[in-house]
Amino acid sequence: MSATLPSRVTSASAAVTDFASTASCFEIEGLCLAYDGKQALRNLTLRIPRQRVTAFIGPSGCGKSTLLRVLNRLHDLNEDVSRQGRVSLEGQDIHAPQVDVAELRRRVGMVFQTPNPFPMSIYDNVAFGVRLQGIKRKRVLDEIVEWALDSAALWDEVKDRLHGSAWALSGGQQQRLVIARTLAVQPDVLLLDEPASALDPISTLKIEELIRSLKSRLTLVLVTHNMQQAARVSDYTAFLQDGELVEYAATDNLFTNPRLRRTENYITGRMS
Ligand SMILES: Nc1ncnc2c1ncn2[C@@H]1O[C@H](COP(=O)(O)OP(=O)(O)OP(=O)(O)O)[C@@H](O)[C@H]1O
Repeated sequence: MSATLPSRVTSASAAVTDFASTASCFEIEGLCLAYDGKQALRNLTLRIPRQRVTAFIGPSGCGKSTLLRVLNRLHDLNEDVSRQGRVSLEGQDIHAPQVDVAELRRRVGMVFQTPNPFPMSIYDNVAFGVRLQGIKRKRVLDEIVEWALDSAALWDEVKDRLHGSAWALSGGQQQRLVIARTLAVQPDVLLLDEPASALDPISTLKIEELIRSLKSRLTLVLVTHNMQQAARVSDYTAFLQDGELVEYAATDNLFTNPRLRRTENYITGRMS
């Protein structure tokens, strides 16, 4: 695997990137995916830079969530899905037979649109995955729980109610708890599928601040319908349409100087 992205990368679908020299986290080559024979992703080739925020934008049904789900093999259990092409994480093919899928999903955590805390205490939610890894000592768990809640900008709000129900938290707090639960098992990548779309504006801002703060230690990939959000938080943006990668560029460039008319039409609202 090359350690740096070339200054321009073209894909079969004419996508162009203008990355500076940046190490890759994921490399996706010739990725096609179909649900029951119906094509959802068409020959996608792109790299996702390490320790940056990459946003996927595009009209409803263009394949954003499908692409995100490929990255931690969430389609594995769907027998209707057929896939071709290669996806590598830090140079390793994630679909290779020797890959431990549970370990892949620890390394590549995922947060969904609707917060989904488990029906247990705040503490037990965050400790859940850590306990599954065999860590049982209370002192160690206490440290990890505090670290993860602090990393998710939630510690100060919950430190006096750690053993209260997670379901008693607000929607925005629940989403940050889910992020803390994901961070507790020390992932390398956080996949975020419209993480703020069910939240109020203040909770949304907190999630956006959190995304920006996490990129110093993680690679983040964000699916969003909200172009302002993509512009606020992401370093790179990929625009998809009908399962194709239309344009992929540094976010500032894509929004201020799109290369293609299709991209311009979408970001200026001439196409929904
Ligand atoms: N589990 C599934 N079974 C069959 N078809 C699916 C499934 N999930 C997605 N699709 C189809 O694949 C295409 C891409 O869907 P996907 O959810 O990835 O798009 P999206 O860009 O994330 O859309 P949205 O912005 O509305 O969430 C759509 O045509 C969708 O109907």
